[in-house]
Amino acid sequence: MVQHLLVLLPRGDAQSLTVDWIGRAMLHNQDVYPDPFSFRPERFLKDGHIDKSVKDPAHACFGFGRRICPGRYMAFSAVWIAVASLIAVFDMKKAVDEDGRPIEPNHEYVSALVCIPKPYPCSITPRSRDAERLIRSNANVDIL
Ligand code: HEM
Repeated sequence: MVQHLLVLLPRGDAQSLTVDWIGRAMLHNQDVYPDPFSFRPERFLKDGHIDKSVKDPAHACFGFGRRICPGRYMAFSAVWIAVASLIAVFDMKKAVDEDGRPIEPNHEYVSALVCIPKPYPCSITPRSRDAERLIRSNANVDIL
């Protein structure tokens, strides 16, 4: 189906936009990813390991064929390094209300060129004094 659409389309921006749209539709196919609009990273896990029976989103998120994103390896590495660095030094938890009960994130998104979560309360603190020293030595930020 996708291949047939691509053959019919002229090359250029229109095709590139359509390819992005097809990729988005594929990544929200509820037969492949049930409840596709919910943030459920555990959908990719089974018994604590990657579940290989769940299709890897990389099959569609970078486009296809000769116009496939040439920055995909850099993108993967950059996201990996960013997430690993944050997890290494910060403890990230749900915020708590005045009674100490965890506040569930609302899982609402701003729909724009890139889909990002709407602001929600959370607790992000350095994991240790050493982690705090490392963070302060690398960034000019105030940690409350
Ligand atoms: C998570 C990050 C990224 C995503 C999801 C992404 C996704 C995409 C998609 C869907 C396309 C269209 C492919 C097509 O038309 O079939 C594309 C094209 C492109 N991307 Fe990325 N990309 C990302 C990061 C990057 C980075 C880091 C670079 C460069 C350092 C980059 C450079 C390009 C270029 C130059 C094209 C045009 C390729 C062409 O038309 O021949 N992208 N990207």
